[in-house]
Amino acid sequence: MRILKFCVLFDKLGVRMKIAVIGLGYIGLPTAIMFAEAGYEVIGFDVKKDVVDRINSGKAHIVEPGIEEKLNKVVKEERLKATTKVEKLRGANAFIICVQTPLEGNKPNLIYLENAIRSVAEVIDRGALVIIESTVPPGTTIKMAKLLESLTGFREGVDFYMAHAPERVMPGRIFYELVYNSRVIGGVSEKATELAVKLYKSFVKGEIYATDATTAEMIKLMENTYRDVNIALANEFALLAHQYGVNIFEAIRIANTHPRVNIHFPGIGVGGHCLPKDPYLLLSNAKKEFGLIRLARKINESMPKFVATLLFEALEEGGVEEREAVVTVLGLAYKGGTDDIRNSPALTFVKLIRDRVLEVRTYDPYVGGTHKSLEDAIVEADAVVIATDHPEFKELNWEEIGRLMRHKILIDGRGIVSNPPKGFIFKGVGRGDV
Ligand SMILES: NC(=O)C1=CN([C@@H]2O[C@H](COP(=O)(O)OP(=O)(O)OC[C@H]3O[C@@H](n4cnc5c(N)ncnc54)[C@H](O)[C@@H]3O)[C@@H](O)[C@H]2O)C=CC1
Ligand SMILES: CC(=O)N[C@@H]1[C@@H](OP(=O)(O)OP(=O)(O)OC[C@H]2O[C@@H](n3ccc(=O)[nH]c3=O)[C@H](O)[C@@H]2O)O[C@H](C(=O)O)[C@@H](O)[C@@H]1O
Repeated sequence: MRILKFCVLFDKLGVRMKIAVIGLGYIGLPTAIMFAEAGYEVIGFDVKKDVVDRINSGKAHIVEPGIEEKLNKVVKEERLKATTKVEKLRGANAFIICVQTPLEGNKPNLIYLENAIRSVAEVIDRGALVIIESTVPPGTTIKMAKLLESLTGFREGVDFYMAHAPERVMPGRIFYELVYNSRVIGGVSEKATELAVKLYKSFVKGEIYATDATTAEMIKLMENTYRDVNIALANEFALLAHQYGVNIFEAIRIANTHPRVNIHFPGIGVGGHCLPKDPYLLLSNAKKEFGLIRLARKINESMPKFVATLLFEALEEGGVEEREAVVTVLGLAYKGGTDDIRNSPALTFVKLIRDRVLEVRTYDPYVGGTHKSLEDAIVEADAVVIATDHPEFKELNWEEIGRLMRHKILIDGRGIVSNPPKGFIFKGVGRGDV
């Protein structure tokens, strides 16, 4: 009878459980901190030396409220250490994999995940639990279990246990949601499910729903695909609002008072590491073409172009020659309150206009490499385009800003200017009423 080396916090010999977190990015680092705060000995592993060095000096390389002091504390108390050396993971009771799973074209690139599994294979002991938190196409966890079996000669459900525990956290609220979100957890074997549920129960206060690995993968992708399709519907409503002369934000606000209606909001596009990718992960092994999911992606991917059309219409109305226009883009991040620019529609928008105007300036208080101040980015500009709903852009004094500008054109790509400022040519996504 194998003694399961696995229980919560301490093993049978009363030795503190060791958790290895592989991939210390937006998900892995907060997850490593959470396990350390829950009392485990945590070793974080990343291939980027600069990331590891920063973490070991108690400095976070990502923007997330509360992360600095939390990280500093667990590093100082030696409950979390980061490394680039796989060997340091040896002896871990559980491996939590949080590496990126990007698309190449519209196909999943799982090389980072496969490399992570190969690292685990080098150091895994019998009885250990392997959790894939990364978002993956249905069937991937089973495939990774087979890969680990082939690399080690072990068998899943006997010598090691593998489960999928997808993340549902919202950047900006990660530490709260890691604890209070309900979660789905699915094992390749039933024993894996049981062990993974026990591990997460040591710090998750939300409901934990147990299922099998492939169902858990599907659930995660369905959640984000639902959101992407819903946003595409809102974007289509916005395009209709321009034809009917309606303020779509007012219309959606009131439509959502219906007890069973939850229309999302239109904008310059859908960015981030997940929504632009997850619908394609869901379809990646699909045998049949799925029209609705792909069409929703196309609608969302077309929104930066629509905002560019609004800009050029406004320049024409203002008598500004495109080639002489100075345009200031406010926001590069994919959404408000974060520094993450992955798949940001703001970047797509900048690419669409930069060869047609004289100069494109960018200002984003969260993202480096942009103008150092709002004023500096706006002085003598002809048009301002809001591309990210950062809280800092919600209370701007447009009268003052207008005084710095050469022409007063404002394009709202994120529906954050409810009353068009006096003296401006104003256009916004979904603002068919102006
Ligand atoms: N960022 C988010 O808010 C959420 C992300 N997810 C999913 O979580 C996964 C991770 O996403 P992020 O944390 O945003 O990615 P990220 O790119 O911020 O972090 C991934 C980290 O893994 C490291 N890495 C890559 N290959 C490695 C290897 N073989 N060994 C060790 N380290 C390796 C990279 O250097 C990087 O630091 C993705 O599958 C994503 O879809 C799910 C929910 C929320
Ligand atoms: C179902 C769901 O809410 N998934 C969340 C989502 O978070 P994510 O960081 O991608 O942010 P998001 O709020 O969905 O926004 C994605 C993009 O969509 C845009 N967006 C969002 C909501 C909306 O009504 N209209 C809109 O245009 C945002 O501006 C952004 O560019 O994806 C995360 C993920 O999987 O990474 C997931 O953990 C989060 O819970």
